[in-house]
Amino acid sequence: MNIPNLPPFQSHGAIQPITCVEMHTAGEPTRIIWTGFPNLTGTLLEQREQAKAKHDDFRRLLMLEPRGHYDMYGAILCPETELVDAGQADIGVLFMHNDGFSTMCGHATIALGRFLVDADEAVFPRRQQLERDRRTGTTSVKLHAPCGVVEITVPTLASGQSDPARPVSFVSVPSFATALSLTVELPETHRWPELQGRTSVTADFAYGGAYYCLVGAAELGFPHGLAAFDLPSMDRATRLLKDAVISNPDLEYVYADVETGEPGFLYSIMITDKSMGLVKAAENTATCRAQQGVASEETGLCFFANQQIDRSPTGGCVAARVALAHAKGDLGFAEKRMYNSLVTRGYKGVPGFVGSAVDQAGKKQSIRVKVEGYAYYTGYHAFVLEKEDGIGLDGFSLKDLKLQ
Ligand SMILES: O=C(O)[C@H]1NCC[C@@H]1O
Repeated sequence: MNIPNLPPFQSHGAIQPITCVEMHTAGEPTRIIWTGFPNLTGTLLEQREQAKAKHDDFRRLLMLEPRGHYDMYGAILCPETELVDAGQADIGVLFMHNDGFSTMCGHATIALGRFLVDADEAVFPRRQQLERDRRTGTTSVKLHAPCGVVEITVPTLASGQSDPARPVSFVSVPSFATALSLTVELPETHRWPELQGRTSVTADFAYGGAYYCLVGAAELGFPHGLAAFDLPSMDRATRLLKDAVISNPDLEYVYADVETGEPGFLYSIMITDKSMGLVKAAENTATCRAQQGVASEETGLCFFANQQIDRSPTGGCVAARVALAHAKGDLGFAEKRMYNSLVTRGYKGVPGFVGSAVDQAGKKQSIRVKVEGYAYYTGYHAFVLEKEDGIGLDGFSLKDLKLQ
């Protein structure tokens, strides 16, 4: 892929132009940093620590306003990591959002699959070594994410470029449920009006590269489900529920760090709704074509990081939801389920993600999950910072501004 000539302006301030390729996956943006992010060194997790400790201003500049927005998402390429050196991965990546750096991101993985197949060696040094299967017309990319290696399969044209007409798929890191139908007690300070006096909710917890709490819309107090979504009220309910979970030491086990067993990080609350059903085949939309071979459907609304809303069906959470359904005996191996977001239900030309259990993954009754979805390019950016700009090397969220 050739990035077009940069526009004729210069960065007179603290940064060189930062060039980015912009994509969306089911409506969720991925801002892929092409050049201009400070150099990171060491293992992938060391690079993530450096990014957090020394360059968080770059994350804020690229994710928040005025160059981004509250719900922006980004990916930083890390060409050298310990697993790339060991031949176990082709390239590394760090994911970033409105609140920091995450461990896994399915929608960005789908976008990166296409981007990495299309990129040149200057940005992806091992690009020429990717394995191409001429029979299936696909190219494989092993992506080293903070949660582990994710195997991506990218449909490829005879020219070698990615094929936007067929879905990208990835196989998750081992995914598993940590609690089924758990009663979460809500202290008085953590209740919301739609509960109508209830003092607890029942939720499931599962891991798909990051930890998710899964709770039905009706269980949260929204009996008409996601068809009647109410973002401010659902934001309040999920914020309070997340806080009730993470402030209860008895619940630390449901999101314990996968490596150390120490208290980990609960990334998101996913509101689920199983009542909406598949799109009718007679519509012949992209969504119903993607549904072929799919037996069931769920819709979800994901609040993650600092109450950021995912426009996509949340690929990492699809892995967690398939592992959960498998643990409940509700989804067998190779059975396909369609996972929709509000956007994929709203735009029937934008299919949801299809999830299926691939095989057993060893420890903790975990399984590997295949997630399929479509991503598209939306454009390029070259960001600059003028030295006169009072916001400087930073970014802001209007709703988090504090006035003195
Ligand atoms: O698809 C995913 O897994 C991601 N989308 C935004 C939040 C999650 O990281």
